[in-house]
Amino acid sequence: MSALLEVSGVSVSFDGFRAIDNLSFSIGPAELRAVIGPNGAGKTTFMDIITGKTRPDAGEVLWGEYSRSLLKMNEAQIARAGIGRKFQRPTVFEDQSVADNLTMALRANRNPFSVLGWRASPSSDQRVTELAAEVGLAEQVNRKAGELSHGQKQWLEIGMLLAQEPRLLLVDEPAAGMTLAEREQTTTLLRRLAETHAVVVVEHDMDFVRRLNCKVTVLHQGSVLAEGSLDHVTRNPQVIEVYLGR
Ligand SMILES: Nc1ncnc2c1ncn2[C@@H]1O[C@H](COP(=O)(O)OP(=O)(O)OP(=O)(O)O)[C@@H](O)[C@H]1O
Repeated sequence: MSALLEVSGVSVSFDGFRAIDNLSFSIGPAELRAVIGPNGAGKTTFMDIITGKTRPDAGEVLWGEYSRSLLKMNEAQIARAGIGRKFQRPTVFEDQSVADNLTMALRANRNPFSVLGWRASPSSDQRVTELAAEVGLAEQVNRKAGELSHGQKQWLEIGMLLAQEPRLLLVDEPAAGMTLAEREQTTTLLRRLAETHAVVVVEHDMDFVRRLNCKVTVLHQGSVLAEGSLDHVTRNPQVIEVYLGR
């Protein structure tokens, strides 16, 4: 299967410091990938490059069947092309219901010129119900987001991301602050999403990564240090030295 996202030989320096160093990475259209690595390895900068927040000094980032260069697009164009990012801290509207949060996310997905005249329609209500069910919040649709548990807020935010119909989801440390039960449900959710989306999960929690049961990319000093199954990368002496043996 050909790649959905192909990053080749990308480098970026900040004031002479190479945060990303000749990094190559690719992911298929229905694939789950964990990205791990020590603090400062370049994980956030890597995602910033994909989403257009940071411009690399060298390399190429190609997207989709027609291998369009993401480097020629701005952040909004990249988001519209189908790349969604979820940051670690949930940013849901606490005073609004789950349904209202999802409705707002659907609305944000519309053509900016149609937003002003936008009204919730039966089809958008239907989509809100589907999205809530998809992220395990069917029973919570009428509750205020502020009343949800931390894990439920994270799922709501994933639902809001899905409202934008992304093909690639970048998810930053989803397990942080979650209970064990929430982590298990999050694993199930991410694995299910990866049946129809590309999903990149940046995560420090190795138990969580093990549960994801997917290919793992280890970053170190802005490059790929190792790639493969978790068992494969955790046996790598360099990975043990720079990351696991800390
Ligand atoms: N805008 C910037 N200006 C200068 N240096 C930066 C900038 N952004 C990142 N860096 C540096 O680049 C390196 C990679 O940072 P990055 O945040 O991508 O790592 P990370 O793997 O996400 O780390 P963590 O796990 O701690 O979040 C770090 O040394 C960081 O200090």
